[in-house]
Amino acid sequence: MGGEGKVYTLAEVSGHNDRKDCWLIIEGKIVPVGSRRMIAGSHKANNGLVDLSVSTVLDSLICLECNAYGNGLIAMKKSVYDVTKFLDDHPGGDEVLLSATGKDATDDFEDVGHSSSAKAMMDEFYVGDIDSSTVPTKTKYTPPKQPHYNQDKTPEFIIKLLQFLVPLLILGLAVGIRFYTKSA
Ligand code: HEM
Repeated sequence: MGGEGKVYTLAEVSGHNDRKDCWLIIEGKIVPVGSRRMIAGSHKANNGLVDLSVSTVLDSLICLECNAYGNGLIAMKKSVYDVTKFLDDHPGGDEVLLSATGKDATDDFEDVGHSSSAKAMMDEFYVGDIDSSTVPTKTKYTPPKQPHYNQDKTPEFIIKLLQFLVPLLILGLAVGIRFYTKSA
């Protein structure tokens, strides 16, 4: 645990996406990231491999007392796992693993609620780390802004108004003519 491997880009990992060669990107490897003072000064540590968000820092601080690295802080990093040999033995099946290639599979992995023994197995398949800057960050969907228009001024509204007014005008005209011709 905590060992450093080669750093891959997303494109490099994405090439390993079939039954004969299947790599996954999952966040979960616990790494020592230095001292409390180091984290306070900069939220980036471990050669930029770990982008420590504030919550990770807090988690790390909470874990400080119980971590295996003495006085150091720990954090999670996204790593690359070669699960080719595990495809046939994976209790969740090979299809799920194959469909989780070429992207950050952390959510897929976490959603299943893998046991701690499953997490412990991961070290066996560890081949390196991912250059986080090559992995797109999750973006929140914001619906496109609807143009705010005044309904009264749209052409549809004017047409509807005319459709209502024109028959009225004709009727008024007819009644007028009738009235005029009668009295004449
Ligand atoms: C190195 C990566 C992985 C390892 C070592 C691993 C290991 C395991 C193990 C040991 C189990 C048995 C249940 C448990 O102990 O939690 C399991 C179940 C399962 N895994 Fe994985 N897994 C990995 C990645 C993934 C990924 C990326 C997905 C989803 C895309 C996934 C989906 C599942 C599913 C659906 C089950 C079945 C859960 C059930 O039926 O209760 N696994 N995995």
